[in-house]
Amino acid sequence: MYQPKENSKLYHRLLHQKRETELFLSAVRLNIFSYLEEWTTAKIVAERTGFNERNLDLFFNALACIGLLEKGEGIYRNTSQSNEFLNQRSPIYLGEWILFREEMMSLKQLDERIKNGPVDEIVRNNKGVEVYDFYEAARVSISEMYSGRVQSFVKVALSLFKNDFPKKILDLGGGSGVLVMELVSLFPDCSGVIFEYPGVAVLARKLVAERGLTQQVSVLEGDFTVDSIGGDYDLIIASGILDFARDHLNTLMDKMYHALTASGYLYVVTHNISEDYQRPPESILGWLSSHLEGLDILLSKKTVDSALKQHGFRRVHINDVNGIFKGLQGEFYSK
Ligand SMILES: C[S@@+](CC[C@H](N)C(=O)[O-])C[C@H]1O[C@@H](n2cnc3c(N)ncnc32)[C@H](O)[C@@H]1O
Repeated sequence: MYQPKENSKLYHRLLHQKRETELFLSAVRLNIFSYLEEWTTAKIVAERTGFNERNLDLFFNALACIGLLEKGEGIYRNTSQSNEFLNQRSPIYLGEWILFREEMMSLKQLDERIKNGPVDEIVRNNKGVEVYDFYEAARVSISEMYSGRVQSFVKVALSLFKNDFPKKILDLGGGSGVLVMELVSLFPDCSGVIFEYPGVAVLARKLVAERGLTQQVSVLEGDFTVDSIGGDYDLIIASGILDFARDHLNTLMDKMYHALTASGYLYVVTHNISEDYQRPPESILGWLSSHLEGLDILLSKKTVDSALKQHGFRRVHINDVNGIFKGLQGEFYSK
C-alpha cells in the first residue's frame, strides 16, 4: 500500500474556511446581526423577518460555532464584536463595506481569466479608475475609516502639530475626505483641500456641505497624475493612492514635494509589499482580481521607499512614548 509522505489536512482547512466565510457573508447579506442585539430565539427572528424558523436555528447555531454569535439555552445574541461592526444600528456598521470589498476582490472569474487572459484595454491604459468603482468605495469606506484609522491618525496629527498648527492640508485622492474634515475641525484656522476624480468629488462635496465645512474645505477635481494639485500645504495626506500613480510615480513625488511647505509633512499609507510579491498575503490576494483583469499597479515597499528618498522626503521617527503611532497604518515624512 502507498504510504503518504505528507498530510492533507491543509485542504480540509481551506474548504472549512470557505464554509465559514459563506456563513459570515450570508449573515451580513441577510442582516442577521441587526436582530440579535439582545438574547433572542430563532422563532422571534423568524416572526420579524419572515425567514424559516427551523433553518434560522441551524444558521444561528453554526454562526455561534464560528464565534460570530453567543449561544444560551435555545437563545442567541451578538458577540460584542458582531454588535459593534455588523449590527446596522452601530455608528461603525461595516456590513456594506464588507460586501463591497468581497465583490471588488472576488475571484469568481478566476478560471476564465486564467484561460483567456486579461482585458487588452485595461492592460493598455493601466488605470485603476477603469476597474474600480471609486465613488462606491469611498462611500462605503466611511464607517471603516471611523473603525480606527481616523482616530489614530487624528491623535498623531495633534501631537505632530501641537506647537505649530497647520494652515493648509491636502487630502490627495482623499475619497470621502473624512481625514481632512476631521483635522480642520480640530484646527479652526486651517483650510482643507480634497483632491479627487470628478466622479468621487461629488461625494466629498456633499459630505463637506452636510458637515457645515464649506468655508474651510474645498474640493478640487482632476487627475493627480496630470493636473496641478495646488500648493502651500503643511500636510499632504497620500493614503492608499501611490499605486494609482504607478506609471507617473516620479511626477507625483515631484508635485507633492513642491506643494509642501518647508516645515510640512507628507503622510503616506501603502501596502508594504515585499520585493518578491509574496507578502502581505491579504494585499497580494486582494489585488489579484484586478491584476488578472489587466492592471499592473501594485508598488513594492522598496520602490515606494526609494522614490520618496530620491525626491527628498525623510521619514519622521517619533518616539512612541505615548503610543501615539499605535494603530497608525502609514508613515510621516518631512522634507
Ligand atoms: C484606495 S482609495 C483611497 C481613498 C482614501 N485616501 C483612503 O485612504 O481611504 C484611492 C483614491 O484615489 C483616487 N484616485 C486614484 N487615482 C487618481 C487620480 N489619478 N487622480 C485623482 N484621484 C485618484 C480614487 O478616486 C480613490 O478615491
